[in-house]
Amino acid sequence: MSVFEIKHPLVQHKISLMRGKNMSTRSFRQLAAEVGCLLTYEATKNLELEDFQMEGWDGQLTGQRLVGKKATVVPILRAGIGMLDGVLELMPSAKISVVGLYRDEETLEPVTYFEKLTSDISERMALIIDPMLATGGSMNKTIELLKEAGCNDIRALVLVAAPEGIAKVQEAHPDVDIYTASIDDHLNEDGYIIPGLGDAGDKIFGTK
Ligand SMILES: O=P(O)(O)OC[C@H]1O[C@H](OP(=O)(O)OP(=O)(O)O)[C@H](O)[C@@H]1O
Ligand SMILES: O=c1cc[nH]c(=O)[nH]1
Ligand SMILES: [Mg+2]
Repeated sequence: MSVFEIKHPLVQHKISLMRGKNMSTRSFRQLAAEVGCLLTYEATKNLELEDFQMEGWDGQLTGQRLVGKKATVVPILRAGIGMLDGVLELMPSAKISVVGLYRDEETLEPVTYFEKLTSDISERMALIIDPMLATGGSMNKTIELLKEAGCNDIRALVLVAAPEGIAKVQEAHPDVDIYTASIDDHLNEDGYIIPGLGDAGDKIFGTK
């Protein structure tokens, strides 16, 4: 498995803005979608293409089109919804498979409360989206649910990742690649990523 920390200047500029203390809900939400879009661009870089003959404005030409597996986007509720519009900008036809999880504030263990996956998920590449990879519990649980449903091409897109969470996913699921705008420093005693973004769900939904 590989971890890709996207160093593109636009990504670094936008993720730094998101770290600001006084971000409005509107700006945070917009940036989450924009960085989600840029991570999608990176995570789909190796999709397979085939040549095909087509009629152009000046006659026949050889075009290229995507072949192979189609995609399903998997937002982890709630915060993953904040990246969804940005991902769909690039993949407007993708099916959406929703996983609802929250992290128990005491134990930091994931609690599943919703799961609705596309029926043909075993034939699709899954792009899991969640702004935060902290302890890795929520991501690992989601990957388990997808694998149990037969999915075997899984990529994780997170705005910010903690080294602890990356290690946990790598250990349990070495086949899953992670794309992130930033590998941050560490987790604090409450399981928050430092420097991180704060509580991404609350910032996207304006609930705090
Ligand atoms: O790596 P972990 O330690 O599992 O933590 C990361 C999870 O925590 C946050 O969700 P949260 O539980 O706050 O729920 P929310 O999206 O509904 O706000 C975040 O969006 C991830 O899903
Ligand atoms: O730093 C963190 C960790 C978990 N969930 C968040 O929203 N932020
Ligand atoms: Mg969550």
